[in-house]
Amino acid sequence: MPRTHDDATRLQFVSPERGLHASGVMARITAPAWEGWQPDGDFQHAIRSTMELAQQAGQQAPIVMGAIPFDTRQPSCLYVPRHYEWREPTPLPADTGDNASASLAEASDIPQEAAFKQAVRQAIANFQHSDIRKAVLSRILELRLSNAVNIDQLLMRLRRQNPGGYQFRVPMADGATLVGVSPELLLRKEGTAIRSNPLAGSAKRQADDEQDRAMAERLLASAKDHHEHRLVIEEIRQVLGPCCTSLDIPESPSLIGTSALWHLSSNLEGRIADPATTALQLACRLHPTPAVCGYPTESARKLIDLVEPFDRGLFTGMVGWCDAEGNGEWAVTIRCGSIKHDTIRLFAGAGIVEASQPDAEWAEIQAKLGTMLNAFGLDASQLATHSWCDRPADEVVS
Ligand SMILES: C=C(O[C@H]1C=CC=C(C(=O)O)[C@@H]1O)C(=O)O
Repeated sequence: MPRTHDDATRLQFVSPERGLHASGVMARITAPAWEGWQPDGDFQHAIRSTMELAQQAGQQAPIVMGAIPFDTRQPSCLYVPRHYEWREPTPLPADTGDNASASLAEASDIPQEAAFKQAVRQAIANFQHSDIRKAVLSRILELRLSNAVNIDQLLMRLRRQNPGGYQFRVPMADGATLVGVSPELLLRKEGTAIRSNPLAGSAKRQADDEQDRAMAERLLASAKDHHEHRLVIEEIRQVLGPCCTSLDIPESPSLIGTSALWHLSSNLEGRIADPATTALQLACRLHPTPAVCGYPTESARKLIDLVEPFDRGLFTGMVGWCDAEGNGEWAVTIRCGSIKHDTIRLFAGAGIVEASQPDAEWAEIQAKLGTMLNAFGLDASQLATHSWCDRPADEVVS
């Protein structure tokens, strides 16, 4: 791949097995991924025709990579890059601590702590009057730094925090860059083999080894977290089951750890019945899973619209790549942020079920924000924030 210094057209998606590094834009695809699993729908038509154009222009094996928003009625942020290459994972260089500390000028929460907790209570109250069993509520932390961000260094520090995760970098339509390291695989397809690794149910890592082990054991024994996790798995079973000749789902979840959190994790593997179905079609069929939206999906989505005072945009959408053969890998767009000049928007959410405690859910999203904050050399407890906008959340969704 030719070297380029044009950060605005650099894309990256690095999984534990291999890294896809791209630069230059041959084509952009903004068609919304609404009903993106339909082979004859507008979205798949846009993907196919752009790939064909790239082939006619001389690319032998074009790929599509980028991000799709949480709300698939919004424009996609996908690219057919001009150049790309696959790289084997390289050992991480030692952390010299260079430029690890960002200098913070301003921080704002959307919503603030009290409003978030009120939204959690409101969601739980909604559960009594509706069919909703789970809703994922989230928060944006907006930071202004007094020094510029080096995205390459940031990505390196993110990888250090979760070498088993999916690291990504995608240029956004507004000139910002989406950067993060997701621990959650929505869907991978290679030939007819598929894999999905949904996560739901979380606990903060502890500095002390014994306390950390106790925390992990508590998570593995938590009925509330198992319920939260089961809602995700059952939905995925319903969606993928009919598309597969085989689908192996573990009877119970296991633990997966990042440097900031423990999660309940299920590794699903299967064989797809129709080999022509692409990774992107399957990912669109799954999205949004109850790990980022809720259960049932449509009612949870309405509740989120009501109580979340911001537009998620690309957060909790999907990020990854797909080739012309239909192979591909899509991660859930979490543990991430958007970076534009000195302004950074970080995102974190938590699954709310009837047994959720507002204080614990706030602590959980603080811990989730820790992944990005640590990469900037910032500490959540040091941030004095103020609210930009709070909206009352007192209606009932049915
Ligand atoms: C929505 C997020 O996490 C999801 C993924 C893993 C565990 C989750 C949880 O325990 O609530 C969330 O469903 C986030 O990190 O912003």
